[in-house]
Amino acid sequence: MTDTGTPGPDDFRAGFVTFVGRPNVGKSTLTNALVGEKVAITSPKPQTTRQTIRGIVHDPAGQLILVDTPGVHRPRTLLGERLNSLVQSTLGEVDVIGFCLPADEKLGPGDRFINEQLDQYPKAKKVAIVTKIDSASKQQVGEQLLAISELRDWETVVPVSATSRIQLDVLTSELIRLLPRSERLYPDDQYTDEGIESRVAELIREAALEGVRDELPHSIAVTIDDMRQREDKELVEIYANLFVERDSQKGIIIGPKGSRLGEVGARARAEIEPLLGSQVYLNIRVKVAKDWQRDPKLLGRLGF
Ligand SMILES: Nc1nc2c(ncn2[C@@H]2O[C@H](COP(=O)(O)OP(=O)(O)OP(=O)(O)O)[C@@H](O)[C@H]2O)c(=O)[nH]1
Repeated sequence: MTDTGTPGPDDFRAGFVTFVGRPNVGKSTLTNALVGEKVAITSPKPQTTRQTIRGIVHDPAGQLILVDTPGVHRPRTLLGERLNSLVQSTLGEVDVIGFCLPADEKLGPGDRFINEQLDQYPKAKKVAIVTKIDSASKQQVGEQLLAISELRDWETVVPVSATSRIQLDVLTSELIRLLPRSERLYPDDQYTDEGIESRVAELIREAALEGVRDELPHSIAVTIDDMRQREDKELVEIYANLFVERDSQKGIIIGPKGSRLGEVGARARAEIEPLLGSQVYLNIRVKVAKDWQRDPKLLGRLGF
């Protein structure tokens, strides 16, 4: 069978892209929309470093590896410093930086600050992505495009909506066009590179933060003690630790008579079961590790 529609090996492109932008501009939603629902983990492997690959987009023209850049935090704690240096090293290595700016908010000082930071990464090609165009008028989008084009000389500016799936294919092909010629960097059936345990830990952490994000932004961490397949039935048993910094935070997580922790477990299970393709028994133990963010040894154990 000859397949003429697919580019030959010489045309194929592959590389790393990261999305930056203020909190809440839609980076995560865009990542998920581009990668699709198929977060299939095909080859669980032990995690040695903190993985930052969020997803892989497979296209006949190339392979787009989306790398996560954790939010830029004021480095008041050791964790903050490490996250910041992670941001620096991620941005220094990617092929393309996609700067996300929402269509429904005017450019602000936060956007200008991030834009100036991008000068430090001359190697990366810079693309502006106008997000959430479904929630702005045509005129607003037009004005935003104009304001953004004055920030710098972008490789391209692409308006999208992740939730209404507008222009996602255009964004994918524009990003691939800017990647270096390369062979596939990952097998076609792989959509994420995170170790399965770290992915599960992250889902538990997200479930625990839901609704209380403002009260406990970076004060919680999750580790997996054990994860095993029961031999007598289709069930994976997961034993997790959830670390908080103070007793008061423990109370928030657990809730009256354990009610909130029960909800956290149920929410996390609903995400983990499709990921593992199996029913899950989830045991979460909430522990107080005072000032874990400042303790280098503990940070290491928690995987930072
Ligand atoms: N209308 C609309 N809302 C969107 C779109 N993309 C994201 N949102 C919403 O914007 C909010 C923030 O989206 P996230 O994807 O969490 O934003 P983020 O930039 O990853 O945020 P941080 O993790 O805080 O950096 C959520 O409530 C999303 O549902 C979009 O295309 N259209």
